[in-house]
Amino acid sequence: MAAEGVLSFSMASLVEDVVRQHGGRLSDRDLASRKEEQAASRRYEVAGWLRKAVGVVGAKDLPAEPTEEEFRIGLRNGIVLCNVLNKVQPGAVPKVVEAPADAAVSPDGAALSAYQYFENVRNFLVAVEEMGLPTFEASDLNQGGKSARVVNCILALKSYSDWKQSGCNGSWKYSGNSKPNIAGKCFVRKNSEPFTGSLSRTSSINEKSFDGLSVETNLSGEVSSDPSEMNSSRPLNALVKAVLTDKRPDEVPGLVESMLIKVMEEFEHRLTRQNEGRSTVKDVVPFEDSKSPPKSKVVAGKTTERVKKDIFHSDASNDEHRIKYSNDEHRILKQQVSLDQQQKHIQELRHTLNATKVGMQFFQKKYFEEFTNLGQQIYGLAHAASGYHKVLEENRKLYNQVQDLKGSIRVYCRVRPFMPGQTRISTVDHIDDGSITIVTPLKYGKEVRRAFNFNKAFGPSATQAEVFADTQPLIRSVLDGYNVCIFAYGQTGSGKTHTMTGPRELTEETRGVNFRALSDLFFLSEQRRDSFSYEVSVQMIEIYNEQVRDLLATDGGLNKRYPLHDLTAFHSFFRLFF
Ligand SMILES: Nc1ncnc2c1ncn2[C@@H]1O[C@H](COP(=O)(O)OP(=O)(O)OP(=O)(O)O)[C@@H](O)[C@H]1O
Repeated sequence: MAAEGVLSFSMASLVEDVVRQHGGRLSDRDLASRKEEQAASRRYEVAGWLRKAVGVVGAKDLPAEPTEEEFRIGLRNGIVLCNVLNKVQPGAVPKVVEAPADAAVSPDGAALSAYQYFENVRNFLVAVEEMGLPTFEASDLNQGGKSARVVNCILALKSYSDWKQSGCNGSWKYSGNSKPNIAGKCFVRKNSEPFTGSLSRTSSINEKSFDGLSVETNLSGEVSSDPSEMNSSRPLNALVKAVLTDKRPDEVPGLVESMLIKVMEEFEHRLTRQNEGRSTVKDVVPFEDSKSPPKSKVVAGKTTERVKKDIFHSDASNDEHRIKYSNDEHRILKQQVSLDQQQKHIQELRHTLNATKVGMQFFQKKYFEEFTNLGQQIYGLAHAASGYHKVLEENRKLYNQVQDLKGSIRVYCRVRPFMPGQTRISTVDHIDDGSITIVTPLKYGKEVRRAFNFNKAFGPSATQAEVFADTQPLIRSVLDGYNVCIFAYGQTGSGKTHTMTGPRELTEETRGVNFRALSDLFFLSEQRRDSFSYEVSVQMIEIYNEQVRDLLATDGGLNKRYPLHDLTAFHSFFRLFF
């Protein structure tokens, strides 16, 4: 859009107008041919010197007597110029861009070559300017450019070289037909300058150096030197006319092309600056809009490519400019990569967080359900436990009622076997389950049989376990809170001790009632330990010949005697256990 505004005037009509105005001057052809001869002579001198300086191979594209076109083509890549300058002033151009094989013969015009080799030419011109030599415009090496200024510059360089080779005698002063040097003018264009300013300054250089193209000079009153007027298309129009006013028709196309090249250069320059501004804004956007990193990346990528392209092609760029953009680009890419990684990590963390939340909700729900179930089960268990205690109590009552029904006092009879050496004459006639029949000795020649009933009668072959089986239910009654007394009664040697305790050599099978009863007592109390707590104590005494002795006394009171009136309930041959 900017280009359309700047180039809104009709270049064709302008050229025609200028040609028409200056038609009258075309008659002075002799003067023109003389000028051309002089220019050719100077050009040949320059070509010869350059060929000698860089060698025939180095200057292969520069004939010894070149035409103006050949001269321009031979030098437009700046390689010969830089190499010659480096020979005269070593290190003046640190880096010379070498030409690709096909670049020097590019047939499509100078504009493309100017871009390709602009760096060489620019560096050459900067160095020459720093040396105080007359310079020329880069566009002078393009088609339609002013080769005369190039010739002038190189002749000045030649003069300088000669002065150095002569040992630097005296102060060097170039006295060719050059115009005064443009000292004080900085060739490198400042990027901040507006287009019209740039064009104005360029014209000023032309005016002071060569052909009077200045807009600062009052040319027939059509061109204003007022900078403010240069901003409109009308003064621009006038400027173009002024530039072309005193030019020969055959020079006009070249000049117009040269001007167009400048316009294009400025246009490129402005585009570069605009893109630079855009890239700065777009590069900032991704950091602010964290929700759309992929889109920002593409935008940044495009911008980067464009900046690259602009930097490469911009005629106003220099090394500093390029390094700055390169660094910026590198920094932006690094930040973009870092941002992408952070975005990715944030997405992963969000995903993990959501998954964890869902998991937590699931576990909370599960926990609540299980907690409710557990509560219900505990309630059921508590209810069952309460029922169990009721049932247990009921069972206890029923159990002991059964024991009562069996008889609160039970009497058992046990007949011991014969001892070794005893006469085997028994008075026991018959033993039934609950009775025993005794045959008394003959009295008056007549046998007497008498039967006795018991809860149970045990014969000589009855084992200890069989005898204890009928007593065992009473042990449980003890733990249910009932008082129980088991004792053995009989004459000496009838087997009381054997029944209640067991023989001298005790085994599992021969243990008597009291061992078995105590064993059951501890077993049942252990079974009920969760519901009841029991205390068990044992006392063992002997009553013999009206004497009561504590059989478990350990303090020497083995023969401790108890008052007899406390033991009236016991007979001397009873063994008391509970
Ligand atoms: N059922 C039995 N089987 C085998 N041997 C027995 C049996 N009963 C008793 N005896 C034996 O008979 C003997 C006398 O028994 P025991 O000492 O138990 O009688 P006791 O009634 O305790 O006598 P005391 O009143 O004099 O103490 C012992 O040698 C004992 O081993």
